[in-house]
Amino acid sequence: MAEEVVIQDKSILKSPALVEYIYKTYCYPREHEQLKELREATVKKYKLKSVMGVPVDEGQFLSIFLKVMNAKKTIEVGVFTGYSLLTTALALPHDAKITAIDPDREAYEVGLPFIQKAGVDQKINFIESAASSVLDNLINDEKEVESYDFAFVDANKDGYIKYHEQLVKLIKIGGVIAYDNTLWFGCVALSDEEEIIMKDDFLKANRKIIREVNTFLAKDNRFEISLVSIGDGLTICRRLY
Ligand SMILES: C[S@@+](CC[C@H](N)C(=O)[O-])C[C@H]1O[C@@H](n2cnc3c(N)ncnc32)[C@H](O)[C@@H]1O
Repeated sequence: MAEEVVIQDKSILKSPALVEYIYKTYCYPREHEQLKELREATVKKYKLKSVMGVPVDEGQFLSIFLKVMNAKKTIEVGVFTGYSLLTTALALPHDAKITAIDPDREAYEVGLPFIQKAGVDQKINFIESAASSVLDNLINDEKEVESYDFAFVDANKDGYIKYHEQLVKLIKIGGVIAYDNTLWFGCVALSDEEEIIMKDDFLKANRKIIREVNTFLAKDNRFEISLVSIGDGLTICRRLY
């Protein structure tokens, strides 16, 4: 019998010492004070579930990326307590607009005081809802179509393919849709035998879904694509036409 597969850490860097080295050398010393406070409040309230927030190295990557592309109008699908949302709000100019969608207002309100303290809450329009209907409403509003520079998708994995087809209509040509967790704790590369003995049903179910998402995205010629091996895997799709 094969050994049991235990997956504990979201980071695809398989040495915890390496992760710690990166965080301690580059990330924590440069983390914005309110991001640090938001991260700590999230761990305090959500314990293990706090792993849902994007890690600090990925946040810093997103921040540079948004600045380099001069993003001004963005969508965030899946907010939780707002680590990636605050990262985005800090990176964008003062007149930027972020539409942030999540059915869980309670989690958003855990992070909101830190967003307010950072002075960037005026950039955010939080919509308490599942994403699909909100995206449909935006698509039906002529001035929203093809008007967004960037979308960050970090929500229910079984919605990614649908969100992709909706977001294609909202993102400008040259704009970017980024999908989080596309390496799914490294599970995407497990053998079938290893998959059979995985204990965690959630990991197992989403492994299959994320593999389908990756196959789907990889074939989409409307986009130039790069899967960045940071955090739990970030697939960046730049719209070509
Ligand atoms: C991984 S967390 C997002 C983490 C966030 N990006 C951060 O950095 O803290 C996933 C979020 O997706 C939200 N979610 C689940 N189903 C959703 C849906 N149908 N539409 C939008 N958000 C959804 C959950 O409520 C949860 O807050």
